Amino acid sequence: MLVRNATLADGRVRDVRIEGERIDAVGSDLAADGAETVDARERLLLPGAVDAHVHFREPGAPHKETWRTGSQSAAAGGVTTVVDQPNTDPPTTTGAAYDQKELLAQHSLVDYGINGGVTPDWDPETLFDRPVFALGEVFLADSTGDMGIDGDRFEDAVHRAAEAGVPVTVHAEDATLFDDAARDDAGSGTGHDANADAWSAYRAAEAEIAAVERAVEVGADAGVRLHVAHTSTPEAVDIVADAPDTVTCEVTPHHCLLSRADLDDLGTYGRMNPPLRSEERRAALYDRVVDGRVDLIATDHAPHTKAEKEATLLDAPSGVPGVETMVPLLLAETLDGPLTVERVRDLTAAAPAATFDLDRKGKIEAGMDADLALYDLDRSRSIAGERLHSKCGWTPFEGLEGVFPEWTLRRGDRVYDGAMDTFGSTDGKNVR
Ligand SMILES: NC(=O)N[C@@H](CC(=O)O)C(=O)O
Ligand SMILES: [Zn+2]
Ligand SMILES: [Zn+2]
Repeated sequence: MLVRNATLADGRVRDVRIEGERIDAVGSDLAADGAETVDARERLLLPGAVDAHVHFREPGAPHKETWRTGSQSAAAGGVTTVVDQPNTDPPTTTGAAYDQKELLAQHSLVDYGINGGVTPDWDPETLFDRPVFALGEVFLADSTGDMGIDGDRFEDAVHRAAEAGVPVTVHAEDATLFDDAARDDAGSGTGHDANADAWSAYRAAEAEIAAVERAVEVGADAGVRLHVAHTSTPEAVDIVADAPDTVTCEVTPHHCLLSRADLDDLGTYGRMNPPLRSEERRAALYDRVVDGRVDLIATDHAPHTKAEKEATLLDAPSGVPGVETMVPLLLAETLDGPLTVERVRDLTAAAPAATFDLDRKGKIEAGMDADLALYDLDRSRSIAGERLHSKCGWTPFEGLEGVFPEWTLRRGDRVYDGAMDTFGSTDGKNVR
C-alpha cells in the first residue's frame, strides 16, 4: 500500500509505502510499484498510539469489556497497541493466569502487552517465565480488584522484578493518608445525583504525593525501571521529573481535562482512582504535559457498566473508559488549546514505545511496524458515548470535541474504517 501526500506531525508532506506489516519507505514521489494507493492529501498521518494502561476486563468481567470490544474501541481511537493491567479475575499473578489471559487476548484487534500483578499473598510461581510486559500496576492502595499491598510486599515485588529485568508500574496512593472523615459526606444520592466531590476529598492529593515519593525511593534502591501510573498531581510529576531517568510517569486525559468542578455533572461516573483534583491542580498538571515534564499519556481505560455506576458514591466502582477518546481529545486540543500535534504524537506514541522498549512502535520510519492512523483536523465532532465502541456505552467526555481517525492500520491491516464504522479481523500480537 502507498499512502500518498500525507501531512506528518511536523508538517512535512510525505508518501509512506507499506510492504507487508512494515513501513518500507517514507519519502517524496515514491513509486507505487503496483501497490494500492491511498490519497492522504490535507490529512494528518500519525503513528498508531501506544496506550500503556488499559483494563480490558477479561478474564472475569466480560460484561464490562472484552478483548474484542476493548480493542475495537482502541482501533476506532487510533490506538494500535495496548497494555492490559492485572486486576482481572483471576488476577494475572502467576504463569497460569498469564496464559489464561493470553488465550483471551487472541481476540484482540490491536497489538498488546500483558502485565503481571501482585497481591497480598503473592506467589508468582512461573509468572516471570512468561513474557510479562511489566509488573503492575502494583497497587499501593485498593482500587478495582482490591489488590492493595503493603510496603514490605512492594519492596519484595520490586526486587523480584529487578532480578527478572522487568519494569514496574505503580498505582501510588498511600491509604493511611486518606481522609476517612471526608468520605462521610458521600450522602445517599446515586449516579449523577451523588456527591462525588467527597471521593476527591477522601483520596487526598497528599496520599498520592507521599506514595510517589516512597515508590521512587524503593525503585531507585532496587535499580529497577519504575513507571508511575496515572499521576494526578503536579507535585507527583515534579518528584518523578527530579528523579533519575529510570523513573517515568504517565498522565491520563481525564486528569488533564476534568477536575472537581465537573463532579457535580458527573456524579459517580466521575469516581476514579486517583480521583479528579482541584481546578488549580488540573491546570498545573496540564502545564507539565505541555512542557514535557510528563513522560507520556495513557488512558487508564477502566470501563464499568452504567448499571454499576448507578449506585451511591460508596457503592459505585471506580474508573472511567478512555482508550477511544485519548488521541481525538488531544488533537482537538491542538486546534484551540496549548498542545502541538508533534507533542501529541510524542506523548501518545513515541514516548510510550521508547519507555517500554518497543523498538518497532511509535514512529513513522522505514523498518517500523505499519501502525498508522489518518485524521482530518478540519473535522472534529462532539463526543457521544453511544457512538463509541467500548461495551460500557458512556464516556466522561460527553459533549467535548474530538478528532477521530478516518482509518487505522495495525501492522498494515486496516483494522478500522471510520467512514463505514467497521472493523477488520483480529490478529493482534503480543509485543513481548
Ligand atoms: N482507575 C480506576 O479507578 N480503576 C481501575 C483500577 C486502577 O487503575 O486503579 C479499574 O480497573 O477499574
Ligand atoms: Zn490504578
Ligand atoms: Zn488502572
